[in-house]
Amino acid sequence: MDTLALWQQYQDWLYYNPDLEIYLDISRTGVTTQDLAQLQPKFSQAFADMNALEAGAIANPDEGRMVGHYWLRDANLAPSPELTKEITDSIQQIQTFVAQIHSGQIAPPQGGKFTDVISIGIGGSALGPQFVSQALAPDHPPLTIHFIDNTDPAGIDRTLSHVENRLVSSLVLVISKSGGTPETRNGMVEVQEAFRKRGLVFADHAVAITMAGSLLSQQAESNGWLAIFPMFDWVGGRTSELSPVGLLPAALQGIPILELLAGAKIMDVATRVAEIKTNPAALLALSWYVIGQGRGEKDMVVLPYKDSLQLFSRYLQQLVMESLGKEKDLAGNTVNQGIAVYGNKGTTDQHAYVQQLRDGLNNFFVTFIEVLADRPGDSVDVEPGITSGDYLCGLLLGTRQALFEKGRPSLTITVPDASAKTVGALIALYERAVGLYGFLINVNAYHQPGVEAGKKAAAVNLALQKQLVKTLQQEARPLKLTELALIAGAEAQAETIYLLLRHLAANQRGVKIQGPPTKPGELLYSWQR
Ligand SMILES: O=P(O)(O)OC[C@H]1O[C@](O)(CO)[C@@H](O)[C@@H]1O
Repeated sequence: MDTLALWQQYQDWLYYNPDLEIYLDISRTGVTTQDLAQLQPKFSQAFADMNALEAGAIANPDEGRMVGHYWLRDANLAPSPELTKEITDSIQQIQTFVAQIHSGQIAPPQGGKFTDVISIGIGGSALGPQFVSQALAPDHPPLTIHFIDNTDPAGIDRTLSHVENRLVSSLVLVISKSGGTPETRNGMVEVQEAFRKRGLVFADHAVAITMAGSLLSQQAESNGWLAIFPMFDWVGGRTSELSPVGLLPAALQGIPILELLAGAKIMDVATRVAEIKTNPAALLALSWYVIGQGRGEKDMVVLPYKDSLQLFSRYLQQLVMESLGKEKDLAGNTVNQGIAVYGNKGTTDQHAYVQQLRDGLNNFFVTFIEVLADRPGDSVDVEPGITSGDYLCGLLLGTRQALFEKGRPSLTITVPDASAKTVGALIALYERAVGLYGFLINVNAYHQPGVEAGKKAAAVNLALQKQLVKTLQQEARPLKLTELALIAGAEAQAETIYLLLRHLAANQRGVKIQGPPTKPGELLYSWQR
C-alpha cells in the first residue's frame, strides 16, 4: 500500500475521545471493513452480553458471581442501592482514613507520622497497585510504598531491608480478596515476626483489605488491627485496581484517586457505545480477533514509550491472560484460548528484542503507547532543534514503520500525558476490551480454574514434606530414596521426594544427603541429630 493510501486508511480508522484526548490507531493491524461486517453479529451479541453484565447478570457462571468492576467508578450503575452505598462508603472510608494518616491523627504508637507502607499481596492484589505506584506516585510521596508480592524469603528480606529502621513508622497493608492466599499469608507472618523482633505491636500498624468474613478479615478483627477495608465478592482480583485494593495504597502515596476514577468513568462511557468503529475497546477487541484469527495466534507485545508506564504490560499480562487463557468455552468445548502478553518499554526494548520482532518469528503484534507530553516544562536540545522527547517520538514512529514494512501488525494508543485520569482511562479501556473479546470467543473471562491445579499440587507436596521429615526423624539409619518412599507411603513420588529433600538439605533444615549428586537415585538420606 502506498503512503497516501495508508494515510487515508489512518484517517478512516482513527478513533479520538475529546474528553480524554486519547487516540487509537488500528490502521496498521490489517483490519478491513469486510472484517468489521463479518464480525458485526458477534459484536452485537457481545454488546448485549456486556449490557447484561453491567446490569448485574451472573456473568461469572462457574463461581455464580456478578461482575461489577464498572460500578466502582459510577456507583449509581450498581444493581441495588445497597451496593451503591457499599461503593460510595468504601471511597469515603479511604479518604477519611488517608486524611487521618497524612495528618498524623492516626499515628504509630512510638510517635511521629507513618512514613512507609509495606503492601503484602499477590496477583491482582499487587499488580495494579505496583503499576499505579510506578506510574503516578509523586517524587516525594507522603508515604513510600514497598511491595511483598511473593513467598521468596530473600525477596521479603530485601523489602524489609529497604524499610530499614522505619519499620517503627510503617503501615502494613495485607491485601487479599479471598483472605486465604498462602503467599500473602506467609508475607504477613514474616512481617509480623519482624515487628515482634523489634518489640513493636503489629496490630497497631496493620490494615486489611479483604472480603467480609474471610480468614484475614476475622484475624484483623479479633486482633484489633487499625482498619479493615472491603473487597467485594463481585470484583475479580485482576479488575480490582479501582476498588479499595488499588485506591487505598494509591491514596496513601498522595495519588489523586478521584481522578483515576474519573478517567475510568469517562472511558467506560466511551466503551459502552454499541458501535464498533466509535468504541475504542471494541476496536481493540476487533484488532485482537482479526490479527490472531480469534484464536490468539499472535502474542500481544505492549510497548509504552514512557518510563512511568513500564509496568503496564505486566499488569495487562494478568488481566488478559488470566481472563482469556481458558481450556473450555462457555459451551464446554475444549478451545484452549488465550493471548500471550509481554513487553517492557520503548525505546529500551529496541535495544533488546525488537530485532526479533522485525526480522524473526512473525508471531506477535505490537501495541505502541505514545504519550504526547514529554515532560512538564521545557527540554534542552540534545542536538540542534532536537530534544530527547523528539527521539522518543521518532523512534516510536520509526519502529512502527519498520515493522509495517515487514508485514508485522501494530496498533497505537496515543494519550496526552501519563496523569491519573489517563491511567484510569487505560485501565478501563483494557478491562472492557478483554471483556468484549471474552464474549467474542465465548469464554468465561472472570474465573481462573487453571490456577487451582498448581495450588493444590503445592499443598500436596508440602504435606508430603512434613511426612518425609517425620519418617527421617524416626529412622536411626540412613535410608535410600526407595525405602524412604515406601515407609512414607509415597512410592510413586520418588522425584518429588528427591526435590523436596534436596531443598531442605540446601537450607540446613535437618536433612543430610550422602552420595554423588549426579546419581540422585543412589543417594542416602538421614536426619541430622
Ligand atoms: O487477592 P487474593 O484472593 O489473595 O488472590 C490473589 C490472586 O490469586 C488469584 O486468585 C490466582 O491464584 C488471582 O486471580 C488473584 O488476583
